[in-house]
Amino acid sequence: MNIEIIPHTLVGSVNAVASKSHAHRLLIAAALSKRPPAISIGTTSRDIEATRTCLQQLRKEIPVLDCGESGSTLRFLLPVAMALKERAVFLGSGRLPQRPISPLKEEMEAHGCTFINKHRKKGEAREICEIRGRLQGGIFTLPGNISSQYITGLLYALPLLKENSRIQITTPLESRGYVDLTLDVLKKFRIQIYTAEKEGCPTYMIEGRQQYLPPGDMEAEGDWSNIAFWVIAGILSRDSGIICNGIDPQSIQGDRAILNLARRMGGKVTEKGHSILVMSDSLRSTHIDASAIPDLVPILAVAASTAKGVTHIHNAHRLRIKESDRLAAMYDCLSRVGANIKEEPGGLLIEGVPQLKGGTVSGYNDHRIVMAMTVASIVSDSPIIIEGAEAVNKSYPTFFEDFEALGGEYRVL
Ligand SMILES: O=C(O)C1=C[C@@H](OP(=O)(O)O)[C@@H](O)[C@H](O)C1
Ligand SMILES: C=C(OP(=O)(O)O)C(=O)O
Repeated sequence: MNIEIIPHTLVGSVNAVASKSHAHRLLIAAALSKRPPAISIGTTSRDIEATRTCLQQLRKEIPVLDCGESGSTLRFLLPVAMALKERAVFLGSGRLPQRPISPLKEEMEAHGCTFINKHRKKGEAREICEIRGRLQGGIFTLPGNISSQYITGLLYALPLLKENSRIQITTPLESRGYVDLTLDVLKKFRIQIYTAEKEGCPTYMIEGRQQYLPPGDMEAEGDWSNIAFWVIAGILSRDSGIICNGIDPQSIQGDRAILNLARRMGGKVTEKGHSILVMSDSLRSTHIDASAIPDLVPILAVAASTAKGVTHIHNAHRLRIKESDRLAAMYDCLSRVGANIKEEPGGLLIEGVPQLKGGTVSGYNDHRIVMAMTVASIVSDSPIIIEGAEAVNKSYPTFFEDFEALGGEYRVL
């Protein structure tokens, strides 16, 4: 679906959708419980549904887990499936079969699993791997600078094994907020993990033979990663203001960092309970270390494109291994609509211009690129055409409904 976004400032209020990171974690923990609690997820998305369907497959003798385009589903369930089964097949589509799993694969191979890569096409999906052999506990070593999702997967799987285990992170841990979210959910399900830390590299100690014991029925939190698009829409809309409801300022989600970043860029942010009001007079540049907040980079790059001064986004190498190469994608999209942007190996350098010019961009089959470029229309003097806007379904199928409710205007071409 190609769409034309007609420039408008936005105003009004919007409710946060369910956090897919939290939803994945609750669904997996519930499925591993003897008496699974009910998990309520206000609004779902393609990735959340991928996890749900894969968990149903885990009831079969040889499960076939179609992870769709969800990196989290794949990397979380690889070790979980092999803690429970002798054999499993993993499928994926879009860019997922190319996204890295080798550090996790090598550790699983060292602990009883054999990977067979056939790369066969299965309808729309492609086989990523077939795995044979039960996962065994022991010492796992992983780098901290590729994906935290490997660690989350092991933290879920290892308590189920007979043996005790340890996960040693060999380089400073990036995306740490996501591991903290995992530990928080596991604690609520009474799984005990002990953490020690040296120079930014944690070690997790995990006893085997643990049981997932749910605290009762649970609800997925509002999503800070996706509300971030409306926070920046609010600051780009200047004094109109957007109210974002249903997000917890005390949440463990690392992307709640968007509020302080918005403030640093000149945003006026008022918090009241689980609501925030966002507006601004004028925007200024800032320096952004993206190592803990990779998913915020596309929308922060949009904010920077009309902020006074030069914004440097650094420590963002891992953006190249997401649903798209997000550094190349944001460089391409923002330069096409008139931003002054340079791409670096691990970051972006953006000098604010007074206004963007509009133009046609690819959505790179990446939800966060489509949503970021939609918000960029607020500061554009001509329409922005986005190709492949349906990519929003990955995490936020109602994104364009909310955009319209805030006064946004678009036309399907
Ligand atoms: O654990 C999670 O829920 C996620 C972890 C992050 O990935 P990395 O750990 O690969 O950075 C993030 O980008 C992704 O959207 C969700
Ligand atoms: C990178 C993302 O998700 P995943 O890794 O789960 O595909 C994302 O939602 O931006």
